[in-house]
Amino acid sequence: MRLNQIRQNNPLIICLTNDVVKNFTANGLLALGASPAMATEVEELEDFIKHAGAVLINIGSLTKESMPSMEKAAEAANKFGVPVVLDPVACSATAFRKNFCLKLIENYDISVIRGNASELKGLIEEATMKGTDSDLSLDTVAIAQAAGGQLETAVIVTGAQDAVYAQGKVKKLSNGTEMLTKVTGGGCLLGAIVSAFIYNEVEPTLDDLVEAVSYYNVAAERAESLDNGTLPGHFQINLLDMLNSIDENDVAENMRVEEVS
Ligand SMILES: Nc1ncnc2c1ncn2[C@@H]1O[C@H](COP(=O)(O)OP(=O)(O)OP(=O)(O)O)[C@@H](O)[C@H]1O
Ligand SMILES: Cc1ncsc1CCO
Ligand SMILES: [Mg+2]
Repeated sequence: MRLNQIRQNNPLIICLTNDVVKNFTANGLLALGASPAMATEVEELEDFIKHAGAVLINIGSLTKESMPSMEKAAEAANKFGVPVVLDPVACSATAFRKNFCLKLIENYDISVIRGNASELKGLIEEATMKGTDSDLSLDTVAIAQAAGGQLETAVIVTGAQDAVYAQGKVKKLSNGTEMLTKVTGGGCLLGAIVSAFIYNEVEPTLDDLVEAVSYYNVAAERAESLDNGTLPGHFQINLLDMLNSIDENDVAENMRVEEVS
């Protein structure tokens, strides 16, 4: 499993992420045992990325000014053989976001796309979206299968049930809690955690991706069950504590995973 390896090796995760979740993301990665660095300056990205285990590109605060940094980060990661995780935040809400994501996917090697069901649907067909919120009636497994096949990359589609596509197979995961939607960045932090779990793996295995999502969702279940864990403020802090304290056995014993194809 990867959790102990991350804790032993403390991989550097370069995050180009949105203004809302930078602090929470950095603290979540530290709680896991990875080493976060938030960087955006085109001139320094190669220097950072050549020593990185993975790069996260999250378009939550996309602007014309931030696009060149994201493209440079993807280019540098490809040059140095560093995996890239893309979080296409709200890409089905605006053409501006969707076009940029499709350009990144076309021009660079992306190791994993992690988004909610409305986001992944929008990358392969017409879809609409209200802000960053997903349409909860969508079938995450069907979308993961279609998006993974069409975009030729590993895909994680989140919702009440999560679906992971890699190496031509899909698994359905049933851990987690609705509390993750009551704090901002519940999905954004997962994208960062996935980046850490695939450090140094440009072609991640299905098992490593399943472990990443299960680790995160089992930690969230524990966080909810702790003191005041059904209140968003306490839940957010409890989640950092549980990301720090659960181990590989906790994940293996509590993960609910089904192979669907
Ligand atoms: N109803 C639910 N029950 C259990 N877990 C959930 C539920 N909704 C979301 N989750 C979990 O929350 C995490 C984030 O998924 P979600 O689909 O909300 O991401 P997102 O929409 O990208 O979030 P954000 O954009 O706010 O960061 C995942 O780990 C997912 O399993
Ligand atoms: C609220 C919000 N707005 C842009 S990004 C973000 C974080 C959750 O996706
Ligand atoms: Mg999101």
